[in-house]
Amino acid sequence: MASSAAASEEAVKAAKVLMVGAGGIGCELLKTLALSGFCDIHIIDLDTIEVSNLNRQFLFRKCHVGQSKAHVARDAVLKFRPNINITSYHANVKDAQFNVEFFKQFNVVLNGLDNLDARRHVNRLCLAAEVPLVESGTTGFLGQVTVHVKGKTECYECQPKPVPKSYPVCTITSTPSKFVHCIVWAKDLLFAKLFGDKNQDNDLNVHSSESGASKSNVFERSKDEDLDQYARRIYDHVFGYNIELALENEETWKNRRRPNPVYIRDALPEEDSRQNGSSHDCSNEQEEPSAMVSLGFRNPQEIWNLADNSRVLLKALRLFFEKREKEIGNLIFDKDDQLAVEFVTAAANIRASSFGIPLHSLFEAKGVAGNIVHAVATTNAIIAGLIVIEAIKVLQGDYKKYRMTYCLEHPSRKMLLMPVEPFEPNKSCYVCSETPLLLDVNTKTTKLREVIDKIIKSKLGMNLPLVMIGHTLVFEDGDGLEEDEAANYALNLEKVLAELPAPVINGTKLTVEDFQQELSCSINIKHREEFDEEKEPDGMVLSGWSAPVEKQVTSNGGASSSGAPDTDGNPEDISTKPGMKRKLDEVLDSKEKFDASSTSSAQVVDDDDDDDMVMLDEDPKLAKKKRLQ
Ligand SMILES: Nc1ncnc2c1ncn2[C@@H]1O[C@H](COP(=O)(O)OP(=O)(O)OP(=O)(O)O)[C@@H](O)[C@H]1O
Ligand SMILES: [Zn+2]
Repeated sequence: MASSAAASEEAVKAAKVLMVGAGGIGCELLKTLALSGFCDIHIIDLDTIEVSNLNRQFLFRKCHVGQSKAHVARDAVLKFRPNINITSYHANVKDAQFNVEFFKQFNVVLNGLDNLDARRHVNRLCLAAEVPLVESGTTGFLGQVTVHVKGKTECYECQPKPVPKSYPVCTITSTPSKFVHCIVWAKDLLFAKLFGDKNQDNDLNVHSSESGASKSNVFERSKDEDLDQYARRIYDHVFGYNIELALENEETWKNRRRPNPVYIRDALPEEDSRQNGSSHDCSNEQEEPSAMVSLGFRNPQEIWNLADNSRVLLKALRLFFEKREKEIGNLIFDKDDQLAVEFVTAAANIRASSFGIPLHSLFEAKGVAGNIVHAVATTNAIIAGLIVIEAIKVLQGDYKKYRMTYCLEHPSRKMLLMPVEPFEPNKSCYVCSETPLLLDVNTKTTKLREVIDKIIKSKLGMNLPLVMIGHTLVFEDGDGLEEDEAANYALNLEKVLAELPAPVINGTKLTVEDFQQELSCSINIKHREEFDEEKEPDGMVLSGWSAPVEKQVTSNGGASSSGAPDTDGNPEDISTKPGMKRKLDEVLDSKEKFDASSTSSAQVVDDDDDDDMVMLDEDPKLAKKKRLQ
């Protein structure tokens, strides 16, 4: 034991580690690394500190708001460990400076990221640089730590990843039955229509109103219209008139509860809604405009009634035009934009009330709209501890003891932390094995640009792709291209596949590469003329890759294509992970295996007699820590 402890201490002291992300997990991790004896830590984070980070990212204080997370985290830890080396980079991990050579200098890379895109990028660089990766994520009480070592375990991309759930358009536009449907409508349709890009396609059920306004300009404010008139017209149009129209279609409501049209005169019968719009009370120009504050609503956890939601909606709309007019036309819903959250909460609640759906507080609505599962600081701390445990095993080359560990919300078989043996690499993973992909596409009508955007960048996650057909280079991205080369590639982008300098037809093999990620893969082309518009909206189908699995509540599909939910991480849902269920069941069902796997995991950190697994007793009064034997 003593020698193993010494060996682990040596490995820790000698290690050079890279941490990516200095947010919820990252702050905990940096502190735990420093306190565990790590002396050479590099840390990358692109972001600056926000007030909303302070409740759990404890290396940061109010005075740090606006400063670089990476630099402030470094300085905070150096205060209590002044003799170690911490190098901080306020930068995007996808920047060219963090190339394969950069990654090669580290013994292990530790991720504390919050998005799929960056995680995939780091996975690829770790594979190319042959550096082990310890990956992590948390969502509320759930969390996970996984280990990825080239050739020994699966890579981060061997298994499908969860992406936000999407909803059928008609549920959102016509027949909502849950609050989330109203939120999606308010955020992705109404908010986008009023304040976003006017040219975007938007399925908001827009019917011309009595005024005879044409379909496209119902939402435009006419020159002679004052703000109050405008706000009330929009209100009556979307919550009153459009619902009346929808009710005319008897078929829709045969087996459904009929919605009630809501007009402003009914929602606010007592007052003249014109006065309601006055915003003299929001006089402090320094402060972020807030409809809630202007109206004297203080508690975000309170559920407003229909009248109050109507007041908030009118006020928020007015404040956008009065205080933020320049942004109108370019706004995209952001969960950290207070006024946007107020508008969306109120609009969703008015719609919910019309459809007989229970109303929600701003706090709850913000959670649904931003796909937020509120972060739990202790989960981040547990996960950071587990990352360090796995990092130490990795440094000691102890790969038989590596564990994927899942932090559960409720103890399962008395266990809150569930260790699972890692999987072997997935032989058909296009990232870590050389398995070719297959693309069904109409080569006579599909342009190279579409294949690059929809498949190579969006699905395969390449940053700066290069496309070759046989030995002919047809496209390359990035700086440093000669002018004529760039012009040539730009021309190719607009050509259909069959008309490229090296024609792409049935049976052609494309080679696509990303030099920065050192990733290369082959795509075999299969020509197909017909595609199902509903099921195959891209007009092409890629097979041989792990398509993401829909998970969690959010937007109406296409809208948030970035991938993972925006939380401290995206723990995989272990119940939807093919193969994982089997492994977990094995762990759960076989006592021997259960004990063996836990014990082996315990040995590594057992040196100083600390418990490494927490078990809960059935009787909470007797709850105490127990070591697994
Ligand atoms: N491409 C990237 N390069 C570098 N750092 C990144 C990249 N993508 C995300 N990060 C960082 O990863 C961290 C993730 O932390 P966390 O999930 O706690 O998010 P947050 O932005 O701090 O909090 P929240 O999203 O809940 O407000 C963030 O600090 C973020 O800046
Ligand atoms: Zn893989």
